[in-house]
Amino acid sequence: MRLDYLSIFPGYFDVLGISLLGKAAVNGLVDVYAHDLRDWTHDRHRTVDDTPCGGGAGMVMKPDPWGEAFDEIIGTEPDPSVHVVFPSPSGEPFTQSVAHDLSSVERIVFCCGRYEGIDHRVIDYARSMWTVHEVSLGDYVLNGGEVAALAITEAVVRLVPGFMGNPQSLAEESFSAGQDGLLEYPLFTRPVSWRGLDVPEVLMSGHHGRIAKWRRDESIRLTRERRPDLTDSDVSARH
Ligand SMILES: N#Cc1c(-c2ccc3ccn(Cc4ccccn4)c3c2)n[nH]c1N
Repeated sequence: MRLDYLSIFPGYFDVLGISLLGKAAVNGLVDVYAHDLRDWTHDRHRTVDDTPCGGGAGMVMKPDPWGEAFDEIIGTEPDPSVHVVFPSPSGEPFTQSVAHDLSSVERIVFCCGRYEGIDHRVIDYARSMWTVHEVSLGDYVLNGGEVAALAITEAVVRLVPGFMGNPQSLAEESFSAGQDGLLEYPLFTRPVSWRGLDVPEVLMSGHHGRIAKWRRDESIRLTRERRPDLTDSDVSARH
């Protein structure tokens, strides 16, 4: 998998050389390339923004640098196998399902906007050429797309076959398909007693059926308490 990042702050992506992602890069599972959008400007100030047409606050990212960067980094021929991700507060929700879909893709280009956003024609052009995902991390406002791109990267790459040492751990996580859309149950490890707090006895019983039931019940309880939006009537009935 090749990952490209276009940003006026390419240094954000130096962190991708650390930890598991660094190991994946070493193992050849992912190749990471960060690009400074300003390298495709031609004025003395390396300008990437301008005032919004129609007025309004803030600045908008000019289309020209993006187009020239696309030409050099991706190419000038349409190729739907290239997935271009635009993090945006007005994007579709980024979910585990989207992460799973992207984990089987060979090439992802992250376009990290700043200011009030990117000239919409850049997204329209990208849609005419590649497979585009305009996605939002959640209902809060960041200052740009870089942090979102890092979060999306981690969610996607950890699902790439061969990346996680123990793929079974993926199957038991919150939001993974195997959990019926339920939140993960509480986790415990040794010591059994810690500052007057004990591991639930059932988890030390060695009775796998009771342990499985306790975990399921806890997942249902937590999901109903914290994320009623994840429990539809059918799921509730089953639980
Ligand atoms: N994903 C995601 C995001 C973003 C996000 C993503 C890209 C950009 C490019 C510029 N800004 C600043 C900005 C502020 C105000 C209105 C528009 N834009 C971004 C914010 N905010 N919250 C999320 N869940």
